[in-house]
Amino acid sequence: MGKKRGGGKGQEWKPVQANDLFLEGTNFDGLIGIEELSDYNIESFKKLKFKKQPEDGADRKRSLVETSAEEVVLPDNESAPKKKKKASKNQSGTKNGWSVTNDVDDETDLDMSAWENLFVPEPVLMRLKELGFTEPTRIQLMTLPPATAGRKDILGAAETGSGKTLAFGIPIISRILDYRDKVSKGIINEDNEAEDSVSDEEEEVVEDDGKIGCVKVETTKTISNTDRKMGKLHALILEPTRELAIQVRNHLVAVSKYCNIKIATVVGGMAQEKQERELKKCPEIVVATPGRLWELIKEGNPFLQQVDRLTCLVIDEADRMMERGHFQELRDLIERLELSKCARQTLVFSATLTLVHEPPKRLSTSKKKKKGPKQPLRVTPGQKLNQFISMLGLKNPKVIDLTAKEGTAESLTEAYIPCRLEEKDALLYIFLKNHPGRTLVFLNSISSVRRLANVFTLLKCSPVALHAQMMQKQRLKSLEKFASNPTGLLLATDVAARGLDIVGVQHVIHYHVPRTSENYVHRSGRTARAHKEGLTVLFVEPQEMSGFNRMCQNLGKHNDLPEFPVDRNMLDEVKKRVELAKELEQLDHSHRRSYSDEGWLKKAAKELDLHFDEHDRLPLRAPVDPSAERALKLKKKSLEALLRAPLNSKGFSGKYPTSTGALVVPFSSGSSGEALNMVKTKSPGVKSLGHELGIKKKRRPRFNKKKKAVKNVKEGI
Ligand SMILES: Nc1ncnc2c1ncn2[C@@H]1O[C@H](COP(=O)(O)OP(=O)(O)OP(=O)(O)O)[C@@H](O)[C@H]1O
Repeated sequence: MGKKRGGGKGQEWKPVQANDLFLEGTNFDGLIGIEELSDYNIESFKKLKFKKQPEDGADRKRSLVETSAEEVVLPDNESAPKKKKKASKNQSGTKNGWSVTNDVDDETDLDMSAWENLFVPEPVLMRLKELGFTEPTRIQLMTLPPATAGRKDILGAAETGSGKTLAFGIPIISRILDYRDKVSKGIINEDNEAEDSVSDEEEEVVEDDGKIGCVKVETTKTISNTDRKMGKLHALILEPTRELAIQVRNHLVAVSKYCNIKIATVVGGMAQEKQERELKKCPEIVVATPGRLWELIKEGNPFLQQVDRLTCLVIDEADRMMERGHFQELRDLIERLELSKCARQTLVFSATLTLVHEPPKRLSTSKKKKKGPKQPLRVTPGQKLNQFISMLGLKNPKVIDLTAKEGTAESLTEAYIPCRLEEKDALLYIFLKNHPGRTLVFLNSISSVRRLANVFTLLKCSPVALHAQMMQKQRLKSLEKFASNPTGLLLATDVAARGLDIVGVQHVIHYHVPRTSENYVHRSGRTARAHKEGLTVLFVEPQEMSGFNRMCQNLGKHNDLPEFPVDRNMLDEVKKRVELAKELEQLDHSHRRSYSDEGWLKKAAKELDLHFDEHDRLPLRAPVDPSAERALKLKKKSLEALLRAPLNSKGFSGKYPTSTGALVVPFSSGSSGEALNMVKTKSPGVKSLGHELGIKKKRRPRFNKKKKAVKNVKEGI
């Protein structure tokens, strides 16, 4: 075991004595010694400087929960590194605005020193420079050293849009390049068929004692015949939705441009044969959703049989993925991955990994529950993390929790609109017209998305829809359409809530109060990404008030959430349009139903081997009533006339003060940042709409739950 390649500049590996405990439960066949990276100098990271955090409120929102002693403490009061030149263009986007990252115009002078000592491979660094990523985000800063040099298992939690994808992506790329380097130097022998076991000094399995950053274990490396013949599957990244898997793949492709790494996606809803062809090319990384992946593994796909010897597993959006009742395939897969557990590095990420809250009332009060064995109703963040540790067989993982109790991103502005159920459509219309900008509206059911998409199409707002019952191609088309239109409107279920990185989403509207606090955090996280500002607004009707209050309490937002100032003077005028559009939608809906009934009858007739004549259909549908047809046409015409007329606040034309005191420029002339500013600068004398409607938000005493959560994590692990 000689002096050797360091883990970084000027760093050296030194032999270390390991006690039995250290190796307990592990399986290091061929272990010949252990070395530690003696000057894995975390201090040097402290010298890195970061964007100045806002003085007020920022500290309150941040928590830093760690279990290991060597963690970086980030200085709040240091200013950003002086860049010779700033990135000159939006850092990410697509040709269509979604899921690919764009280059900056001129990166030659960019100062990339903030990435030093983070073990980022040179070709990746070159690429980061081209993309204008001049400094790591906090989660990247804290994850890269232990995950790359230390090869540690990581449990990482950081706010939405904070760059978690690269926090797990760069260590994977680094690992692959390292492997290739060893193969090329003959440290790992791929070609020699006769030589199955090769002595190796690979930093394959890494542990630490809680003080030193990283320890290298020397093993006897075995390369299987399969790895040699078909190329090695290094990493598997699991995502909860197809769109997210595609996006993560594109992100990694963009950042590994100079690394020549093959990355494939395996997701449902798209041609399996095509994916099998991709797998035949032996991608080093596979990004997958659990269902299709498990299907292919079960079918015996030869390349995927390597999952038993996987070197890196990533579970993104882990809290969703591991939720009870979801993704049975993932549980089956994890059982199957048991074999690779010891040698594998596992990286687990989510913005809500440590978010805990009271369970829904129905669970705590149900009779069934009381009779059954006593279960702890509320888990602590520590217990939650422990569940991941035991389910995934993590080895002394590093916990990096940068999330605030509030859960949401720091640059997010939040507000709510108390309203009557029947007003929601009109209020949404007013919002869209007064505040043009890319807007994502979340609803709790597919049928609501369909209905609202029809109504807002009739209102000429050109919405696109996204939900799980759409064809996959259509889903991707919707996303691209939305992302390419700066005033685009996307109506979606929670299938779009997690992970999607669509550039320039200015507003996230919760048409329905989300069912869980986690969903609120993730939905809202589609805006205010990568330190950009964004606005999220909840529409709350009386029936939803208790859910809303509970959510606010869970997220510690009770005293913070302001009411969004709405111009109710417009409401009467807008209601006329919206009601007409709703009527037309209803008529259209029943029309479509009669057609689908026919479809059903046709199918039933076919099954019974009955002849179904085209003429048979006619009596099934209500005979076309010419006067009804005329009425329908008339309604359409009057809606069109209404939509052509300018819509101003009652009694005002041009600029006018609203009931809230805010100055609103009616319809389409408002600037896109205006909605956000209206919340920020809301005058203290604003009359509460909730009060007007007899809706009152419950106010609860504030108490510092954040501290409690931190304590729980520390005790729980
Ligand atoms: N170091 C960096 N500098 C600038 N931008 C970055 C950096 N790292 C990532 N980004 C950009 O930040 C955006 C958000 O990153 P990413 O999608 O990884 O966030 P996330 O933390 O996974 O969010 P979510 O929790 O919503 O899934 C992306 O557009 C990405 O290109």
